[in-house]
Amino acid sequence: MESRVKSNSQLRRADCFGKVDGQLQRSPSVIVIGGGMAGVAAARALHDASIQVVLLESRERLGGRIHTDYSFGFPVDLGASWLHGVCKENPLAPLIGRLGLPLYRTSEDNSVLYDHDLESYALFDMDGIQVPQELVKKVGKVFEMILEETDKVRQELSEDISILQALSIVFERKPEFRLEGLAHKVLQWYLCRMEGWFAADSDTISLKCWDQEELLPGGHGLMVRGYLPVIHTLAKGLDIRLGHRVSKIERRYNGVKVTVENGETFIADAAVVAVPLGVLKAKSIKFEPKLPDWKEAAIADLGVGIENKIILHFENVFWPNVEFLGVVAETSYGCSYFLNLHKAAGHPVLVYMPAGRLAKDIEKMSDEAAANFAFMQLKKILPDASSPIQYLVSRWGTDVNSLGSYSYDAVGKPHDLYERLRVPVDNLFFAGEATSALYPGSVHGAFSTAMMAAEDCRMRVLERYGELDLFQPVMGEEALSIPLLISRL
Ligand SMILES: Cc1cc2nc3c(=O)[nH]c(=O)nc-3n(C[C@H](O)[C@H](O)[C@H](O)COP(=O)(O)OP(=O)(O)OC[C@H]3O[C@@H](n4cnc5c(N)ncnc54)[C@H](O)[C@@H]3O)c2cc1C
Repeated sequence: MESRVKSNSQLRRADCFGKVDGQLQRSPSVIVIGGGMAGVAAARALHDASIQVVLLESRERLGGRIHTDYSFGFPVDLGASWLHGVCKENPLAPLIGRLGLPLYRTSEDNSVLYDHDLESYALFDMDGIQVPQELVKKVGKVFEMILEETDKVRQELSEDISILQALSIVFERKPEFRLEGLAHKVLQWYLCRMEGWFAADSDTISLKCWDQEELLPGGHGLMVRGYLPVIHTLAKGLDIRLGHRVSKIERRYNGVKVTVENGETFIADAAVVAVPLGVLKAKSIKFEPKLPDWKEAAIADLGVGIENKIILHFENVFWPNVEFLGVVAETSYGCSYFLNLHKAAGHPVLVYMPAGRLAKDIEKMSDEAAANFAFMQLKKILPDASSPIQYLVSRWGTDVNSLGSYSYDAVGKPHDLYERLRVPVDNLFFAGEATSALYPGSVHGAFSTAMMAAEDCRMRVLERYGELDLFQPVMGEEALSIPLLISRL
């Protein structure tokens, strides 16, 4: 990475910029807090608009919930790995296109919940017998009809209820949708996939709001070479301070003062807060004066779920040549699925992806026990499976730098919480996946909020300097026509 990264030891206390102890310097300045997609993209945009920017990141690495690991000798993503919406409307498409990063499309449009491309996955019962594709297809259609019925329930009710409660109402009204035996288990697997999408269990997801996000067309493309190159490109040449955990943000009419855990302080005209919702919920950053009640309520009320990845690296490929291997069970908690990286990227790797309570429970285990748990799931469906030679385990729920995987609409809470999280407070601007009303829980959502925060912030600080006319808009248009590289159409 070529970004200008400084270590703690290179810095003096109060290595400030913008204004030091009330003394004005000439150029407008912004502190960006958090070095995930939102923070890095906001810092890039502000830097390109000739604003002095310093980015403070608590970890010793950039990327946040983008975490590409290279220890197997090839890239694997422990956090985000799909571009959701492989289309030119995706705000990340120009950058990914320009970098020539290949994508492998695992599924087509509208494939989040039920109509997966059946050619590309295989479901198995616990006894290792493959579920006939006809049955998977049939149950998929039933699941689709059930979801349509839950929509009717939603329209009848004034109060919000959970997806799980809505399902029980549908089953009472339409007993023909209650499935038995293997078909019931397949239905639970569809529910498990839905819960994975939200990183939460169906008894906590809002019936009113669950489908309010905008799904871009073009299906879902795996970043074959990992997501990190995108972060590194955006970070090039920025003033980034790794290992700088922010503990306090003070705002005054004429600027902000940000304090890092070791006592070091930074002062600027404004700040972009791009830390995860889980970190804001934990109140590990003190705001002075405190954030307004409406902002605190939004932080408290928006849901944050957990999804993890247990990445198993094998000597050889011994599994079927499909994109997903699924395990069906009596409950969605007991179901699971593996992404086959061999099909997408040519590596002998399976990625186990637990979500919700299951992910939380697995986080209580050691890495070894978690990897073993995932392998045991695999053994149930492929009894001759050989042991992995290496593994990686993510812990997004308990990692103090994330405290959750991504946001979702919790029961009884309005969808406008994302927007309330985004709205600036004086000279504090907010960015990150949880501030995206359109694309919550996604990398492109985090990126698009960064563009908004950077532009709002730029306007604000330049207003103070009376220099608005001198600067160009933050976003350039020229790269928009570059096509995405897709290896499976
Ligand atoms: C397992 C998993 C799978 C996912 N899969 C996909 C996918 O396939 N496609 C997709 O689009 N999205 C996916 N997501 C969601 C996506 O990763 C996130 O929405 C996105 O990366 C969030 O970016 P962000 O900048 O908002 O937050 P983050 O990436 O979390 O960045 C916030 C940064 O703030 C830093 N920070 C925290 N506290 C402090 C502090 N006190 N001081 C300074 N810095 C601090 C953190 O270290 C972090 O670097 C997935 C997420 C997970 C966990």
